[in-house]
Amino acid sequence: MRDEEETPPPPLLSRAEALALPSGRGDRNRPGKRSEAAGPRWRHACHILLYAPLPAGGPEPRFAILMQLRFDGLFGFPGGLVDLGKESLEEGLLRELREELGPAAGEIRLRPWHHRGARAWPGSGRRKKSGSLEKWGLEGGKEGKEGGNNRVQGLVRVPLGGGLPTFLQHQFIGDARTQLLGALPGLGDPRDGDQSPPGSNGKGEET
Ligand SMILES: O=c1[nH]cnc2c1ncn2[C@@H]1O[C@H](COP(=O)(O)OP(=O)(O)O)[C@@H](O)[C@H]1O
Repeated sequence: MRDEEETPPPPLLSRAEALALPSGRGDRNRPGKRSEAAGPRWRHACHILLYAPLPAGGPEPRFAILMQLRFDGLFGFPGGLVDLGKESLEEGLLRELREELGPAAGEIRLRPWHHRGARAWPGSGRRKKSGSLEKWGLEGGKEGKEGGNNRVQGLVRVPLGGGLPTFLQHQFIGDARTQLLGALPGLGDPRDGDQSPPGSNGKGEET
């Protein structure tokens, strides 16, 4: 059984609630002081769910979500750690996306209201497990020195039709599997012109 099924995930936090968590190298109000009384210090990691229509004629639903095979063999969404001392959540996520997706990231217009929720995971860290990719094609994989990101082994279009159950048997970083499943029910057709994220009402509120 997977970790996220054994332990219920912490509740979803809004962007404001996540930003109110003490972060960085000390309590925000006492810079530099590693006070136990200040409680845990949180680092923010931002990841994005990007989805697009697939060519006509495939199984329903005709969309694919972009995920990546990570250096540790787990699947996750594009993104990474954000340094709130230097950048906003959105700036940090865009920086990570430029590293991981290359020039395509320049087309992404990220706004605070795209935020879908945050979870505070105590003591979460990298887990080293292996996954397999035999049934899935990679595209746009970036290797090391060509300006790419050697932490990302390859970008993967996850078809949401018949192949999804197979894909879900792979191993996922953090709560990426839960995030993927949670997004599916609200997945709309991007060609409808609705630019708000799946399942939101466009105002940054959960629906
Ligand atoms: O797709 C995801 N969904 C949820 N959490 C994730 C996902 N990918 C990574 N994480 C978590 O975010 C944290 C930082 O992610 P990552 O290792 O990708 O950052 P980095 O690219 O800046 O090194 C890790 O603790 C990891 O568990």
